[in-house]
Amino acid sequence: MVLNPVISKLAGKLVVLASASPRRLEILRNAGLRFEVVPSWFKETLDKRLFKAPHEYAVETAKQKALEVARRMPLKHLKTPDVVIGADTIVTVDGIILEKPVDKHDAYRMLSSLSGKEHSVFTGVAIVLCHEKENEVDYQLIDFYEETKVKFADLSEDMLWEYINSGEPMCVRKNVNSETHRVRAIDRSLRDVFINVFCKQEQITVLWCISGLLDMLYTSFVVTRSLFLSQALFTASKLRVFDLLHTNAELDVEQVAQEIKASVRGTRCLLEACVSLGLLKTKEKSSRPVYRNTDLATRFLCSDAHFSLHGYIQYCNDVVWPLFSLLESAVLEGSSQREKLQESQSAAYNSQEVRLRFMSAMHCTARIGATAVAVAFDLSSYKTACDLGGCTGAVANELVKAHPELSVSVFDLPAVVELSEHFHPQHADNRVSFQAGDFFKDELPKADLYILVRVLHDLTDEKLHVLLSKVADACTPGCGLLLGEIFLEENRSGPSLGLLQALSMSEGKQRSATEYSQLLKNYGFITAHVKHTNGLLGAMLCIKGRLFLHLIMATMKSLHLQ
Ligand SMILES: C[S@@+](CC[C@H](N)C(=O)[O-])C[C@H]1O[C@@H](n2cnc3c(N)ncnc32)[C@H](O)[C@@H]1O
Repeated sequence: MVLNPVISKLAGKLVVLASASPRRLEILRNAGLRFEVVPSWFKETLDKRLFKAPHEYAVETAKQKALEVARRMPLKHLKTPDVVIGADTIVTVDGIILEKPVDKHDAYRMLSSLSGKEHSVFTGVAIVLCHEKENEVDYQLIDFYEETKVKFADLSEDMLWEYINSGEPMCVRKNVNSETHRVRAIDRSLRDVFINVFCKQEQITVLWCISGLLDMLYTSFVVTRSLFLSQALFTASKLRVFDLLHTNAELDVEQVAQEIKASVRGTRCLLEACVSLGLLKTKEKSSRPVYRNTDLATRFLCSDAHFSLHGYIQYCNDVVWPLFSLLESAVLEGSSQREKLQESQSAAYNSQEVRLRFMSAMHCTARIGATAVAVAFDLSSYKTACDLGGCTGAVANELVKAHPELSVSVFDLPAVVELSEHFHPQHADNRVSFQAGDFFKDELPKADLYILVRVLHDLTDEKLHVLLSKVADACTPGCGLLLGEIFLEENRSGPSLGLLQALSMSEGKQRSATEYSQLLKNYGFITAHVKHTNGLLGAMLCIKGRLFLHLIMATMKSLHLQ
């Protein structure tokens, strides 16, 4: 067996196959490998036109599938795999990738085009090695592909239709079923809905996988319940139920009610709802039920947990939820409702506590979304970077981890920098520093790479102009600009996270990658590379140039680096 020499090295390691394909499963089993199967949720939506050769598309899809599972498992399955294997197979004829047939006629058109001809079947394989240290996971990627040339005999009409009527060519149907099954599995475990709402962009995946009216009705039912779920979660989190049960495991209803200063009846309802959501566990003690946190609550809901979402949940409860309750007025008036809320709560809006809560929300979500931006491109030609509006330094921390030569200065308002030490990790080196200032008024720190993550979408056109003019002035030709934003699809049909977020935005607007590219071009930045990630944020690397020749050379150099 080819794998014999390495099988013993894999003993005790968690090897995961990111595919539900029975054939891949069989191949690995026959090779003597012990593994778990966790099918990837990555949607095969990469733009095929962006790949020079078809196998590059298959390899990239395999990579994204494996990475999606590697990133999801620590959050959802509460365990980090050692090795994740992803694969993707495509069929090409004359260099063109064949899509899955949409119906029988499409299947007939495709299969008859293969009749009597040679075509290629490419399988891209990606192996992700996960290394966990200090609660963070590093990913190392190995990939390759195989090409199999297949020559079809002349296929008779009867043979073609027999095959088509067997349903096998329409593997889309199989996918729909498995997706539907997944949506139902999500409902069975509302814990998963929690993960979907708060941990990643997978809420959108839930919406993506709607197929047909039945699933739509079903999903709206799940989504409606997730509204109730989020309110239960907000309340339990605000009343610090999870912190209380972290320090005092196994309290009964009366004890919890007394500690959180709430009614016994209301507390009982809340605790029982949390048990049903998989956030608390209960057991009988002296014939009374007592409560304790589940692993999920300990990991994500206690305020001092490394992956705590406490700050983000509080922010959603106190700021985002009230904004959404004014949504009807926002739509009727066409303006942000933020000012109205600020008027009624002006004291609270200016308090340090509120600022800290906002920073904590940014910090939690940056930890989830920033890695994809930090690792999107080779930045080895840059030595100094300035993260404009870098808040707690969460993005900067990810950048220095991914790029050992880079030092990052975080530039943010004085009130934010003052509070940033609440979030500083204990760094061995000092490659992340903080500088207070106003990016609309003050001189920007010198750097050869400027970073703008989740900043531009929230600015009016006038403010955008001021900020981008200043960045352009600070950049010498060859300087880079790294952008991290949700990129809308070109026809603005998604992702829904971006479009829903726009409903509560104060001044700016969400854009597609092309729109960002056009905008930055007006300030002398040429887009060198765009990465549509499967996480919260897309990434774009632009190069500043003045002379035409320099622009071309910088762009080519950067393209070559990818
Ligand atoms: C939405 S947050 C994004 C934070 C961070 N880039 C991230 O993605 O986690 C916007 C940041 O821009 C900062 N900011 C807003 N106006 C600013 C200004 N005039 N000068 C400097 N920073 C500013 C805010 O304080 C906040 O930290």
